[in-house]
Amino acid sequence: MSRIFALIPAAGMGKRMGAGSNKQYLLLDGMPILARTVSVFEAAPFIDGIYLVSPEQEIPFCHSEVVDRYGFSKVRSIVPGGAERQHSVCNGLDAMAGAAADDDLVLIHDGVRPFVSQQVLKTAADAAMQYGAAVVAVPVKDTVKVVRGGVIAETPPREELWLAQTPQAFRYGLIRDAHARAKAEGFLGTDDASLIEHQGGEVRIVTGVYRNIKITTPEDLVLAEAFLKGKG
Ligand SMILES: Nc1ccn([C@@H]2O[C@H](COP(=O)(O)OP(=O)(O)OP(=O)(O)O)[C@@H](O)[C@H]2O)c(=O)n1
Ligand SMILES: C[C@](O)(CO)[C@H](O)COP(=O)(O)O
Repeated sequence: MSRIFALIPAAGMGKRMGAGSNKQYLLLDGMPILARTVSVFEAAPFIDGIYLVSPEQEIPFCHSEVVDRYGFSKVRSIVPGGAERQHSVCNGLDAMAGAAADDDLVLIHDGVRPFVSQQVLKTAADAAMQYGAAVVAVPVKDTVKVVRGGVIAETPPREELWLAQTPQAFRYGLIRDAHARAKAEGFLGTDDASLIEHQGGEVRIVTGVYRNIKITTPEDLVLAEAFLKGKG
């Protein structure tokens, strides 16, 4: 029976948020964004363990203000991050090596997507169990233009365009090897699925929800507060 782990990269600097402190610790209705995200995985009965990735100097803070403060018993380790998201995820996968078998699943999820639901976690895990690699995504709502030199070069057919979110779920051995190969070849992607695509592998899309936003810029905080009020 495969076990299911969560790997949550939270080692970014939040430059686009411009908050002067790391955005993963900004409070949403009194609770840090990262703690909200971890709480969804902690509550999922099928998640066996959680690995967090944090800037090295913030690991003690992450321990006290997230893991201990909210009593997250499934967190197994807080791993130091790297310069890019891909490096942070790679460090997390390396740290799991002693615990995860090749056939186990890992759900990789941005620490700053706190509105992911139990249903979405389950859908992603089920798809990865069946196909080996699955990404949660939503269809684009707008018309997308490819622009070169300030001029529209192309208008791709909208029905082919999806916005990749997280979780992105994989067999542990598959994504570990894809990260190792990307590192060896100097390939840098903005998500984990692109590393499988880069080596010619197939990744399934599962339909997510628009509400699963990545908190990136100040407008996203307004949206996040509105989601929380709506819930209340
Ligand atoms: N070196 C990095 C960069 C990003 N992340 C994490 O990857 C997720 C998605 O990244 P993003 O929203 O781009 O966060 P930042 O890199 O912090 O944002 P920015 O690019 O604005 O600095 C976040 O949970 C972030 O903490 C990470 O673990 N390590
Ligand atoms: C993984 C991701 O959240 C999928 O949308 C995204 O690619 C992260 O990108 P960023 O460059 O770290 O914002």
